[in-house]
Amino acid sequence: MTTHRIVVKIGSSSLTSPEGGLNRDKIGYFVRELARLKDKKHQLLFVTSGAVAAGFRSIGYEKRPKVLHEKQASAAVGQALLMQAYQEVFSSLGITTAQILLTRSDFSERKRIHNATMTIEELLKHQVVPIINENDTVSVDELKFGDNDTLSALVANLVKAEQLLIFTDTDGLYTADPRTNPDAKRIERVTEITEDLYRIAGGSGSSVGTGGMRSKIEAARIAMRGGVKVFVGKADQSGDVIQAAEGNGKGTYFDTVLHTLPMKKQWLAFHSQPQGRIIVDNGAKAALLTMGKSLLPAGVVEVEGEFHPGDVVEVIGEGRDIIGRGVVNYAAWQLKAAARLSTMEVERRLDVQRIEVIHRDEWISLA
Ligand SMILES: Nc1ncnc2c1ncn2[C@@H]1O[C@H](COP(=O)(O)OP(=O)(O)O)[C@@H](O)[C@H]1O
Ligand SMILES: N[C@@H](CCC(=O)OP(=O)(O)O)C(=O)O
Repeated sequence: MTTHRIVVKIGSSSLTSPEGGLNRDKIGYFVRELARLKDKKHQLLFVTSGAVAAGFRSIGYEKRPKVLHEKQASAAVGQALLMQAYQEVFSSLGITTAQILLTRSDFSERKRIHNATMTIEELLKHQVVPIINENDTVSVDELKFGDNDTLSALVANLVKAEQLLIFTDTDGLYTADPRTNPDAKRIERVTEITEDLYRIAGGSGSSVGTGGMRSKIEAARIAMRGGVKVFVGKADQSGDVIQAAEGNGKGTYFDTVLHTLPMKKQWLAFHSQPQGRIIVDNGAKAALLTMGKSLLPAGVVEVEGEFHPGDVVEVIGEGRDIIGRGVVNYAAWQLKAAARLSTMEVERRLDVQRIEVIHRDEWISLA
């Protein structure tokens, strides 16, 4: 077996008790499983939830709090407990661990995320297992990952992992929430994330988890776009984690034929804030999606929002379907005047720096 870089994410529901507090047996089980994965010479990054669930009882809350500062206080207590528990078991197996806490805004700042990446690379070089969680204390409500599924997908893209394994309390994605629909059937393999998948995936079924299957589908979408294969499922028997990495896990596999994305394109796809929308015709859509071409004014049908050259805009089809994002070379008012015009006409009538509305190098397909 060749060496792979693998990101493993474990949810609160798999690590803690429903009434709060860490479940030491489960922690011990997962750490031993991860150590076996590492024994196979895989490079391992571990994204763990469970800080809030681990800490809330110690503070005196009876159930998992809902108010932000109560959750943050619980996480501050629980994160230390979580690390202590992991370190105890990992070090008994001769493995050194490191704590990395990230927020969503870290990903959108080039320098910060570069530093985080360099740190992670250095740790991996020294066989240290990075244990990653959201930095709950400083996360602002509207910017929070909330669940760690999205965080794990962004980390997988960042380190250009081969696989992302998301372990939860259910053995995969079902046609409906299996907790409430006993007839639901497991979906074994997914090759495309569709609206239908989001529809069948419900919220969290446990008292400690937050994202449910919906956030795992979203994580799969992000990871797949970055060329990372995903597994979502369960591990509770010896060898289950290796089985999952080798394609025989108890869960759902999400395949992708796409390639890893350079950091600039990751930023465009997942962290940029579009300032407007450009609606394009079918010819332009095909040029962008299948021919790898730049967007020219002739294919622009409509322009929405106020944007300036250098801003990021979303490009959508005439059926309002999202096609992708890119850095625009026109101001909104210029593009309104240039829409549907031939390149020659635009050059004659308008004073634009570059003829391409969006250059192919500044573009990411998201269809
Ligand atoms: N279609 C579905 N298939 C499988 N599980 C689903 C589905 N819809 C909702 N769920 C729920 O998602 C839960 C797992 O998510 P969550 O509680 O957030 O776990 P974690 O803490 O591991 O992230 C399951 O317990 C299940 O009840
Ligand atoms: N950062 C938070 C994650 C919250 C959470 O519940 O996430 P998850 O179990 O992945 O749905 C924590 O450690 O408690």
